[in-house]
Amino acid sequence: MISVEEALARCLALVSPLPAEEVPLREAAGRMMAAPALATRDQPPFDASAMDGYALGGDPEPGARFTVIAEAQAGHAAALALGPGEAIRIFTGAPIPQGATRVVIQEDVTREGDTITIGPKPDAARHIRPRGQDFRAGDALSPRRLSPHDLALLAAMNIPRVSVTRKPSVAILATGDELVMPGDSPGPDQIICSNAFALAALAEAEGATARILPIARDRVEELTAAFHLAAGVQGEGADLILTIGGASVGDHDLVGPVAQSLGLERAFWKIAMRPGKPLMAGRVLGRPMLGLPGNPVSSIVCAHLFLLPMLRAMQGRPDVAPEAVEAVLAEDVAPTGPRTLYMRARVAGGVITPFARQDSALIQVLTEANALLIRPKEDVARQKGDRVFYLPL
Ligand SMILES: Nc1nc2c(c(=O)[nH]1)N[C@H]1C(S)=C(S)[C@@H](COP(=O)(O)OP(=O)(O)OC[C@H]3O[C@@H](n4cnc5c(N)ncnc54)[C@H](O)[C@@H]3O)O[C@H]1N2
Ligand code: MOO
Repeated sequence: MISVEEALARCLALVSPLPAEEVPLREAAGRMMAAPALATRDQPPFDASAMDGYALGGDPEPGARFTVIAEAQAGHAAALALGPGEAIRIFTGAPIPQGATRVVIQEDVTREGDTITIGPKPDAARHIRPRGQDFRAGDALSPRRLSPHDLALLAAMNIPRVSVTRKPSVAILATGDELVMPGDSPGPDQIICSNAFALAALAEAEGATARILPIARDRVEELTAAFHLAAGVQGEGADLILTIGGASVGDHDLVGPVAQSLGLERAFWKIAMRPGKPLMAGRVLGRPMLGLPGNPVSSIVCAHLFLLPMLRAMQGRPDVAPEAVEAVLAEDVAPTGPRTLYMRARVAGGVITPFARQDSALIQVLTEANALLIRPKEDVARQKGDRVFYLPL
């Protein structure tokens, strides 16, 4: 069995960044930029007032008087330039008039008719935002996964469309005679397909689109047809095929054999981790494939460790591997065996507590977890207070 690190490297070797496409800003949130974006203008495009008040020249003494000759408001510059002894009424965001060197806020003056008098203790600040203080024309926003804040910057740069990598599409194929969809009537020997919903949501939160295919029964013909449906005809298929279940060694675990019959180039099968041992990966029907184990927690933990990094890599994102964080153990833990353990746990204030029940079928425990405590393979027992690593969920 290969290590988690080796498996991740082989998963990543199966994928490459997808081509770029242009999208309007409203569709760009969460997308990975394919190229730098260059500002088309300075921001602000002129020296601008930061306050409501009066624009004037020099550093007026308390009691100095000025004649108000014009008004400047955001969107409307003053028509006149300032002369000595003159002021221009100005509002936040308005262009600073020619000849003005500062804005005195209106709280610091008294006004009578067209005359203002500077108060006893005027604010020393100039209240001018110089042209280009935020960015200059030609300044670049380097490629990144676009946050809401990035979108504000692109908009201010007057970039209405942005080049991003295409969203990876994932076909999710749950397999097994025991499964029915939520809302259907399960027979007495059946359970509800749950994993597919978590996997679709995880993929979409990572910037992919996900399609849940009809459940495939444990029959060669049905699984074969499902693989063809996932791969699509004439390039319309998914960028990645994700199967759930049927990955282990039972007589009805047909995902491997069927993929093999369709020409699977297998990257690996079985890894030294718990949960998730029967994970498989490879290329089938011209597409990367990840074959997740059926147990709900196994499939979801494998998605965090392998699916999400693959989706990030397909979007051209630079940091694809999940990042481990350090914490302190809240209680003693036993030695481990030949597989790396990913224990469902709760972390709070830098202290991590693994749950007592670690069966990979327990979805309720998973919903209470906010971390996977990483226990390296062949590790000794660890005590309360020891430093350990975890993956945030
Ligand atoms: N003799 C051995 N038996 C098993 C081994 C082994 O090494 N030797 N490995 C075990 C481990 S570890 C895991 S994990 C499971 C995974 O097996 P499969 O990938 O073949 O999964 P299934 O047998 O199809 O299902 C396992 C379990 O999960 C339920 N399931 C499946 N799909 C879904 C779904 N979409 N939603 C909810 N639950 C699902 C299924 O009903 C089973 O209960 O194999 C062990 N066996
Ligand atoms: O490897 Mo299995 O995923 O422990 O339940």
